[in-house]
Amino acid sequence: MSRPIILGIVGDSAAGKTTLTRGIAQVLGPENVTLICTDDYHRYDRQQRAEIGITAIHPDCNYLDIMQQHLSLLRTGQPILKPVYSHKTGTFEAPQYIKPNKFVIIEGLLGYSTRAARDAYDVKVYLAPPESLRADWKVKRDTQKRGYTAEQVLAELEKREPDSEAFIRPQRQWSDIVVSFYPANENEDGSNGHLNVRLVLRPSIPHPDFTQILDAGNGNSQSAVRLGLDRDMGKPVDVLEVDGHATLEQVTKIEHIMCSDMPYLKNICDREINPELGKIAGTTGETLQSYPLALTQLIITYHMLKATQIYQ
Ligand SMILES: Nc1ncnc2c1ncn2[C@@H]1O[C@H](COP(=O)(O)OP(=O)(O)O)[C@@H](O)[C@H]1O
Ligand SMILES: O=C(COP(=O)(O)O)[C@H](O)[C@H](O)COP(=O)(O)O
Repeated sequence: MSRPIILGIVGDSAAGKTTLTRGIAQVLGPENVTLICTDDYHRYDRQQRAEIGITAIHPDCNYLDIMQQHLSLLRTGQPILKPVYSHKTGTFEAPQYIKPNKFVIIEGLLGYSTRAARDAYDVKVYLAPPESLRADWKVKRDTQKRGYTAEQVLAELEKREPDSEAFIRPQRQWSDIVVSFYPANENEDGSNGHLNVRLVLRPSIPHPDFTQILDAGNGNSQSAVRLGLDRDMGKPVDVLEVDGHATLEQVTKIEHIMCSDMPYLKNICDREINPELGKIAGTTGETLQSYPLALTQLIITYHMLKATQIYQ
């Protein structure tokens, strides 16, 4: 059976969805990827939300039924007429006719909130940075790119907190991979490219065999690359942690575990061919490079390519 492979990237506002998605899309080849942001399924524009007093992250503020219908259509390779919400103006624009490419990446706030929507994905990722880091990212981005003041962003975050708790964070349980970038020490503000990453790998999809990391003598609590067992929302999981100061040699070792298992990934592992991996658009126009981000993007790409072996 040939059909598009669907990746979900879900998380709260400014959790890093766009940043994570960019590198994956680049590696899969922009011509092979259809990118969809579920913000387009907002029911109300910016002014209406303010008048009604509803937050953008409340399910009632989104046409989740239509989002779900569109996901099912895309999964079977059919086109959709997608609404368009502009973050620049806070209003809706003319809808877009979209035919799915080989890979479809759906990023947004409430992508896993209904059972039928969840069933549409091949790989489900949930982004969960510490809330203080997310607030920092959101203030920087929304003041620089979306025309808000810092006070407005902080007030909005406070207003949204009950909805984040009720509707966004529970979606973590449905993901195959939980991605959390975090500063090595609490005083760091996350504006540099040296954040660590903690990847929760649920047994809901078969992950590469990272136990070789342990065999190679890495993986202990002192190492910049650590593999362990834990529980997440009560369920047993593997946890892979990569520090921002991990060396190229350590990172390459993990890449090889994946690349030896997947011929197509061999090209991707070549950094010179894929400079987009691990790139972060800093909020003041600079570009940063992060090994933990590059590895996270590579693991997700690995799963997308595995899925093509089954369905394409
Ligand atoms: N892994 C990361 N490391 C450092 N900064 C990041 C990372 N991910 C996101 N950011 C910062 O946070 C901001 C918000 O991220 P973005 O990807 O736009 O979030 P979302 O799409 O979830 O709203 C970005 O402008 C970027 O500066
Ligand atoms: O929470 C988000 C999602 O965006 P993201 O996940 O990219 O942060 C936005 O605030 C709403 O979509 C409304 O948009 P706006 O605030 O521009 O009206």
